[in-house]
Amino acid sequence: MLEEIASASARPLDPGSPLTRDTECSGDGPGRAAVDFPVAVILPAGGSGERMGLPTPKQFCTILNRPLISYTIQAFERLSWIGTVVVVVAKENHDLMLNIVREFHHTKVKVVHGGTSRHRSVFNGLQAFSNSTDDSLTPKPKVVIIHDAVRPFVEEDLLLKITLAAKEEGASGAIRPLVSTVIATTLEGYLDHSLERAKYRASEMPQGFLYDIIFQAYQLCSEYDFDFGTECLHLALQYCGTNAKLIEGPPTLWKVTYKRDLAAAEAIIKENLSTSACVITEAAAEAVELAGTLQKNLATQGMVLVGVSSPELFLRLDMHLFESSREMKEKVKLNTTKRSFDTQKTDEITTFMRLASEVKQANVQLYGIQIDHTKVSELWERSAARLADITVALIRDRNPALIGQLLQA
Ligand SMILES: Nc1ccn([C@@H]2O[C@H](COP(=O)(O)OP(=O)(O)OP(=O)(O)O)[C@@H](O)[C@H]2O)c(=O)n1
Ligand SMILES: O=C(CO)[C@H](O)[C@H](O)COP(=O)(O)O
Repeated sequence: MLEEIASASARPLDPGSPLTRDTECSGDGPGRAAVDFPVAVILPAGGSGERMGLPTPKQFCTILNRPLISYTIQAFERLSWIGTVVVVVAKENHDLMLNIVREFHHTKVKVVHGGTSRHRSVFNGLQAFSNSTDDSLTPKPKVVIIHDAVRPFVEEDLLLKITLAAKEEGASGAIRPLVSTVIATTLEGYLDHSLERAKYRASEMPQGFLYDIIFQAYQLCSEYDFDFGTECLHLALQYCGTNAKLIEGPPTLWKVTYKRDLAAAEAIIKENLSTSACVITEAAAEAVELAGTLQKNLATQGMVLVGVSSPELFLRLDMHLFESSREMKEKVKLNTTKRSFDTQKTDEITTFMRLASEVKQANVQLYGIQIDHTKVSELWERSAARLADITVALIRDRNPALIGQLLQA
């Protein structure tokens, strides 16, 4: 008997943090209890990405059909203890940003215009908050987190540490060990001196501040600071005497700066989005058994099956499925069904391809995998293992060229 499996995976419309494997923090996770004061975020996104060398500023470059900045916003927005997310963009990108907010259903974002330097953009972001009770303005938070829009990989545990340290100490920032030694050069291009690498750290983002401290620091700082400064923590120290608490963060905090960083970001997003799947199968015994075997096989490859449901859902691969995939947050879905397609009948294949192309509009990627049903357990297990391999590859690679194709396990 020939049975066919169709699988569908939704693109990351609601990826949560593209890094996290723990979706629990997206609701009332540990942060809700620990943070009982208002926290807001400023994402400076007003740069032009000169070092990236692309016509589109890097924060708007798309990875798996979603702009980089949307991943970063989502990493904050999903946390219930985070309030407003102020996104600072160049004036000419205002409408583009509003479209992104609409398309990706961001709910906490307020868009403001940037300045000619990062510091000026951050200051504009700070001014989006107000002491006044005027409803049209966003009330100032107790703590404000500043985070580059081009650092999409930030996890709740680090954000919590940064936020709580900022509340206690006035300022806090993420650091990483230096990769290369920092040296000073002479005007003639010779070595002047080198710094002892072990004593220094790279300053990364996120950084957190008591709002009043960082706002005051920006009000007091010089034009030189505004134009050439690169360190918010320095402003808090120099103008408010606040020594930031430094917290070591993970290597994934790095800032997307060069073209190669986009490829690296895509690889991380794919890998971390593709850790779970949902099987949709008929109630028939073989189909349920197949789902069970697939579940075990995927588990050995680090993937989790999060549900088995009825083929009706598969047969209604429409906005309903699209919506249910959103509910599942960053879970990538694999839908399998025992619904038969006779490969000899081209009309069925054509129907399948047409369905795949229709649901693609709803951001569901539908692939078909055929598996020979046999009672010889050794053969069946081998096919099931191949099915798992193909499934994992389809979900991880999200290769649009394979959409609507029938593969053989
Ligand atoms: N006038 C500016 C300059 C930078 N940024 C933002 O600050 C963050 C970190 O800056 P960087 O990585 O240097 O971005 P760009 O300035 O765009 O890059 P480049 O230096 O290569 O031009 C980015 O999210 C960038 O959009 C900003 O809001 N306003
Ligand atoms: O790393 C940082 C903090 O220390 C910031 O990301 C940095 O200030 C951005 O600066 P630049 O725009 O010059 O890359």
